[in-house]
Amino acid sequence: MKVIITDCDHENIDIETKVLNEAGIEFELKCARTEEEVIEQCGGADIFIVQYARISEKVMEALPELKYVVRYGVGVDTVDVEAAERHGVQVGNVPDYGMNEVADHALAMMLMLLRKVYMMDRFTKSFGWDYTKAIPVHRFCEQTVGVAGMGRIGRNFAKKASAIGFRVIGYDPQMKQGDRIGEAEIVSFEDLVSQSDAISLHCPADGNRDLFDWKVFEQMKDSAVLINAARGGIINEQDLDKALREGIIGGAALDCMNSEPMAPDSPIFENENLIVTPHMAWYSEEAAMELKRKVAKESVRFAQGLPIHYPVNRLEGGRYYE
Ligand SMILES: NC(=O)C1=CN([C@@H]2O[C@H](COP(=O)(O)OP(=O)(O)OC[C@H]3O[C@@H](n4cnc5c(N)ncnc54)[C@H](O)[C@@H]3O)[C@@H](O)[C@H]2O)C=CC1
Ligand SMILES: O=C(O)C(=O)COP(=O)(O)O
Repeated sequence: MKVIITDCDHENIDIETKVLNEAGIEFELKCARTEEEVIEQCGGADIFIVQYARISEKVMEALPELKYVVRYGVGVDTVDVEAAERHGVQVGNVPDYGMNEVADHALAMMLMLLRKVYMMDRFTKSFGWDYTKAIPVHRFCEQTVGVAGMGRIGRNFAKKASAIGFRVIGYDPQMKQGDRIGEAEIVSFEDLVSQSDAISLHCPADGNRDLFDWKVFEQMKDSAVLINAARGGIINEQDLDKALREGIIGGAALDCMNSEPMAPDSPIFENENLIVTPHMAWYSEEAAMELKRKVAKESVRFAQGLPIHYPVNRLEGGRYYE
C-alpha cells in the first residue's frame, strides 16, 4: 500500500519517515490543502495522512483507490466522515495525544483571566503600578468552574481545576444530572451556565454551532469568563464581542476561532478582556512527537491489515482494536 502525507505544518517528518521506512511502506509528502490540490497531487494512494487538507466526497469520488484517512489530531472537521462511510473509506484520528496540553492551556487561560494577569501585565508594562485596576479578584476555592463537554479533555481539565481548589460542575448530553464523573458533578446546561464563574468548552463543533450565543451570555454571571480551546463556531463571535463590550460577561479566552487565522479586521480583538492564542492548545514538543508517531503507526497497521486503534467511523467488515 502507498501512503501520501497530503499536508503537514510540522517542521519535519523525521518520525513519520522512520516509522514508515522501517515497515517498508512507500510514501510521499505533498503540500495539498484544497479539494483541487488533493485531487491533482495525491492520486494513487491507499492511505492519506492529513492535517488541514479537505477530504470531501468529491475527493473520494476522484480518488477511488483511497481506503484510509488518518488525521494529525483529534478533530476530523476537514474530512467528510459520512461520505467516507458511503465510499468505504475508513477515517481515523489520534484522540489521546494532547489531552494534558489542551487541559493545561485552557487552565492557563482561565487562571490568567480570573487573576487578571493579562490585564495587569499590559498595564504594568506601560508603567502603571496599581493593583486596584484588577478589582475584583476572588478566591479560587470559593469559585465554581463549569466544564461543557466531559470527554477525554474535559475530564482532564476538571481534575486539574479541582486540584487547584475550584468546585467543578460539568454538562454533557451523554451524562446524567446528579452523577459524579471524576471530580465534577453533572448538572443541566442551564445550571452550568448560571452557576459558573468560569466555563471551559470541551465539546466538538459538530452539532454545537453557536451553542454559546447572546441568550446564553445573558444567563451567565456578569463576572464569568468563557474559555474555548475546543473549536471555533461553538461560540457566536459577534454575540461574544457584544457581550464583552457591554459587560454582560467578564472576559473570554479563545484558542479556536471561526476563521483561522482570524479575520484581521474583526472588532472582537479590540476587547481588553479577551485573550487569544493561535489554536495551539494541543501543542508541546512531546505531544507533537506522539502525534506524528501515532499517525504513522496507525497507517502501518492499516497497511499491514492489522486492526487500527482509533476508528472515527465504523465500516462494515472494518478491523478495530477494542
Ligand atoms: N485547541 C486544540 O488544540 C485542540 C482542540 N481539540 C478539541 O477539543 C474538543 C474535545 O476533545 P475530546 O475531549 O478529545 O473529545 P471527546 O469526544 O472525548 O469529548 C467530547 C464530549 O463532548 C460532549 N458533548 C457533545 N455535545 C455537547 C454539548 N452540546 N455540550 C456539552 N458536551 C457536549 C460529548 O458527549 C463528549 O463526551 C474537540 O472539539 C476537539 O476537536 C482537541 C485537541 C486539540
Ligand atoms: O487535534 C486537534 O483536534 C486540534 O485541534 C489540534 O489542532 P489542529 O486541528 O491540528 O489545528
